[in-house]
Amino acid sequence: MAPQVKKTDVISGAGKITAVDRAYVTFLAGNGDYVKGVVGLAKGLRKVKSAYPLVVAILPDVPEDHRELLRSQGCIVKEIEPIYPPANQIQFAMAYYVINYSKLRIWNFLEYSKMVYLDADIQVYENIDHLLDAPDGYFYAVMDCFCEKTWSHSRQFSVGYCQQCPNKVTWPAEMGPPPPLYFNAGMFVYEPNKTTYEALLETLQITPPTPFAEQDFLNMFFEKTYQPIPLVYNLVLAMLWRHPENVELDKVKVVHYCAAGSKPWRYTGEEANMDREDIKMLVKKWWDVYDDESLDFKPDEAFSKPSIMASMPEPAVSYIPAPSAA
Ligand SMILES: O=c1ccn([C@@H]2O[C@H](COP(=O)(O)OP(=O)(O)O)[C@@H](O)[C@H]2O)c(=O)[nH]1
Ligand SMILES: OC[C@H]1O[C@H](O[C@@H]2[C@@H](O)[C@H](O)[C@@H](O)[C@H](O)[C@@H]2O)[C@H](O)[C@@H](O)[C@H]1O
Ligand SMILES: [Mn+2]
Repeated sequence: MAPQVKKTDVISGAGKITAVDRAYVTFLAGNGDYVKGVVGLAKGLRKVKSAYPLVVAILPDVPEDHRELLRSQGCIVKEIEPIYPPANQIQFAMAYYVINYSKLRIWNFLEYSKMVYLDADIQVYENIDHLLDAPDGYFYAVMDCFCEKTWSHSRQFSVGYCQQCPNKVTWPAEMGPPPPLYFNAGMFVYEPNKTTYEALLETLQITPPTPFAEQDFLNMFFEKTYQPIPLVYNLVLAMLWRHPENVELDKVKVVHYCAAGSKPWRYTGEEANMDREDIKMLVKKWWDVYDDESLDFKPDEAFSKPSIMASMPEPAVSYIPAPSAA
């Protein structure tokens, strides 16, 4: 019997042991144009020389040609089964949000110890691999903003309160304690785990759906372990006009094209705020990566050492000799 090979460890650029069981992960549903977002993300992560692969959790309705396109860009394509919330009459903030509950399947990617989830409408412009070195046991994500009309259903919106400027309109005492810190679920650092996965699915089935679908659900589920991380890791575009005082655009590492009309592959510039110079610059920045053929995946490079490994000693591979067949 061949000797069993232990999972190889690599020495990260920081000289630390970096398990290879880490990756970025995104989610793709349907046969529409979000696939362009995933291709852009794959190329963006290559441009910033990330040491980790991009896994794409796809629903069964993603067509084979899109799957092939993603494989040709070096993505690891994993089909997942949809997850539906309990029967409901809820009015989701966007009707299609109902498909986003399927994101929860990524907690069952047990071949990975730690992952960074990124929406397909996100682009990474600076290396964020260090987020995978964050201490285990927490859910890391960036705080959201409650000021867009997508929040018009909420108590926050009704009183003009936003966690991004808690002193501007203080939370009315008669409404009890202010809501707990709330994250945008377009980007987060998490640990796949069977027990957590099963608890998520069990809890979901007894939790009435709410307008922001899985984002609300994840905020409720991880309330006690949520650790806010700086906005540079997930610039929700509305922050540019809602809380410009909180944004230093030249320091932003990750841009989330979630504002209405800001998806680069659908951009017309006609929706509210879409004619802003900073929006036009960010949309062009996205297209510059997407159109850059030098960033296309080259299979022969797949077996060369990624940049941070090039200058490192051979990975320590220890063999566990199999018991003698004799
Ligand atoms: O038709 C769709 C809608 C959504 N998504 C995925 O679900 C994520 C969340 O949806 P979206 O980003 O549109 O929500 P937003 O952040 O804009 O509220 C997307 O980024 C995609 O990864 C998808 O693949 N196909
Ligand atoms: O299914 C619910 C979605 O809710 C979130 O999007 C919203 C939220 O951020 C609002 O605060 C904004 O006002 C809005 O523009 C934005 O689209 C996540 O980005 C997305 O991944 C997904 O979880
Ligand atoms: Mn998004």
